[in-house]
Amino acid sequence: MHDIAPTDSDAARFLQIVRAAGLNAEHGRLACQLRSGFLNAHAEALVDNCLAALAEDQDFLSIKQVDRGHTLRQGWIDLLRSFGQNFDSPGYLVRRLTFFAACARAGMPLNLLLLQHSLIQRNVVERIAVSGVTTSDAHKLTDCALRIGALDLYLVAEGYHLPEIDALRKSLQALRGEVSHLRWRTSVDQLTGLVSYSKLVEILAQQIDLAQARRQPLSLIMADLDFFKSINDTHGHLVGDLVLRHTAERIQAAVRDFDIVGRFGGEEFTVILKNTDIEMAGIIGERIRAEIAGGPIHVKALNISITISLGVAMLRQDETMEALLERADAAMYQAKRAGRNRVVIAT
Ligand SMILES: Nc1nc2c(ncn2[C@@H]2O[C@H](COP(=O)(O)OP(=O)(O)OP(=O)(O)O)[C@@H](O)[C@H]2O)c(=O)[nH]1
Repeated sequence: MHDIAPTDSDAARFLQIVRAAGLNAEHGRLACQLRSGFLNAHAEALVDNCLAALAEDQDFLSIKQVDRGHTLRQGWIDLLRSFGQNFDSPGYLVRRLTFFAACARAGMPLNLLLLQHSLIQRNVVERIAVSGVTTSDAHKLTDCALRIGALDLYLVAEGYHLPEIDALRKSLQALRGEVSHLRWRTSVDQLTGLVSYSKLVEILAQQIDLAQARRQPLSLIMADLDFFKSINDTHGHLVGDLVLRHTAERIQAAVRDFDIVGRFGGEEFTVILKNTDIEMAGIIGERIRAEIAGGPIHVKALNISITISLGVAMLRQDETMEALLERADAAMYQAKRAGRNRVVIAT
């Protein structure tokens, strides 16, 4: 069952509906007369007549089987017995809305519910006419029955929308989950758990803007494993993957908490160093180099020694991201050419 808990704005909206139906305190008194004079005594018979009239309907038969008729019958009787009772309170509207939403969920066709609503109303109006009250009172009671009945019609329509709203809400939730999962997948490198290439570029662009706006230094390290191909060739691609994972861990261990480490692609890694000048960036680059070269990586039963070449560059005034990346990359290739396992500071 849908949990219909009214908020303050629901309560205000309900009151607006009551006003729109032209209902006032006088109708409260008339509704009381309707209940004590007609509905309380005849609610069961009215509902049973409706259920009998519906008995031939195939759709309704299937509902009756599920519902065994009891919940629906009793809910409907309660609805008639409380007709117009405190109609200006949110509780009144919520109870009726809950019942109509339950009818919708049980598969009760809307047209059948509306038809029965009209038949009950007709029956009530007929009973008022033969009740012996004065013509003026009969007119007032009829007017009241029709207005409060109109309120029910409004709530039927709303109640029949609730399951759709629920379904929409659920699919929206599922969609949000998928989006955040996708966002996570695209921002995290699945092999190493480091920041992915696309996210890295996004972060770097943001950090460059910030550094330029705040006039703070920003440095970048490009690091590429040396002769990584030979590890793949010698031990296979799976071992190569594990070496990449260990390398990522070692780089993470060598940098500060606020440095951003990403996998640029293949066996190439990037570190974004916020608020860091070139001297400090060089020191961190050297720490990474030493951490990787410090001892063999244990993969399966193997001890694999590996080194890394690094290029370090500090953002120049008004430099673009592409230019900064190019300078760091060029410095890294210079380290390769100079014999690998070293740090070169970009000029
Ligand atoms: N196992 C594994 N290998 C990868 C991955 N991405 C790229 N590679 C391999 O990394 C190797 C890179 O080789 P090269 O570009 O020749 O460079 P290198 O052997 O490291 O030599 P230098 O960079 O010149 O020191 C290639 O064999 C790629 O197939 C990956 O995700 N997993």
